Amino acid sequence: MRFVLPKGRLLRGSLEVLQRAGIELRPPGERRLVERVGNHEVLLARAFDVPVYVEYGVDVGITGSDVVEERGSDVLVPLELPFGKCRLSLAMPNENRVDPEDMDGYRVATKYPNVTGRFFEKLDVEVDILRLSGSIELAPKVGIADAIVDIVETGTTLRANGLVEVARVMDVSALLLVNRIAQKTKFEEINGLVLGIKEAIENGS
Ligand SMILES: Nc1ncnc2c1ncn2[C@@H]1O[C@H](COP(=O)(O)OP(=O)(O)OP(=O)(O)O)[C@@H](O)[C@H]1O
Ligand SMILES: O=P(O)(O)OC[C@H]1O[C@H](OP(=O)(O)OP(=O)(O)O)[C@H](O)[C@@H]1O
Repeated sequence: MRFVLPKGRLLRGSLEVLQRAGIELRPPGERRLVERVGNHEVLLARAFDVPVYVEYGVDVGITGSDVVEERGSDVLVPLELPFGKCRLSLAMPNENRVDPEDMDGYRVATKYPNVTGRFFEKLDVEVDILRLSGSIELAPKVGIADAIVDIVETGTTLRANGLVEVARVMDVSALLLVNRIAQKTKFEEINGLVLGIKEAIENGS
């Protein structure tokens, strides 16, 4: 099987969960992005690109549910994995805090324009979405946005930048992704993998 794993903070949890299910993978070293391990091949990609690789042919991938929601990829998601837990939240400076329903005309900075757009559409609130790639908390601090939608784990980054959480947009967890065609052509291998991971999670092994 070919696996595409996220190369950042989700890599260690991804390797661990696969190992607990009996699949011993070794990430490529020395700047290489592909490694063959026995019958398997491991590819390393950015978390945001993992769903694209799986949709276009890599058998199995792991990334965050935030990424899958944002990219809207056509992949199967047979399992939620027990790591990468955090949330996507709407936050703003404490002194200008308002309810999301009262944010008409506000500018919201985010790395998640699609998820953010859907969140405000449901509330029937029109906001201007400013797409950034990282350090999102900077935008309200320097006055180029009124609020942000970003990942919150411990809340340290929000607090350090004078922001408060106003609403939870979604809970986030790592997910196992499977290519639709591989699910049919490699049915036994994929099912074995999904069952193996499920058992490992349930047994806490
Ligand atoms: N505290 C956290 N901050 C950010 N992402 C987290 C956190 N905890 C879990 N995650 C998950 O990890 C994913 C991001 O991983 P990582 O930080 O490696 O990617 P990234 O910031 O998109 O990387 P880069 O832009 O450097 O490639 C998120 O999409 C989310 O699913
Ligand atoms: O609630 P906390 O525990 O503080 O974690 C959340 C922060 O961590 C992530 O940033 P990261 O370090 O990945 O940098 P980035 O903002 O440039 O993506 C995320 O984007 C938040 O900024």
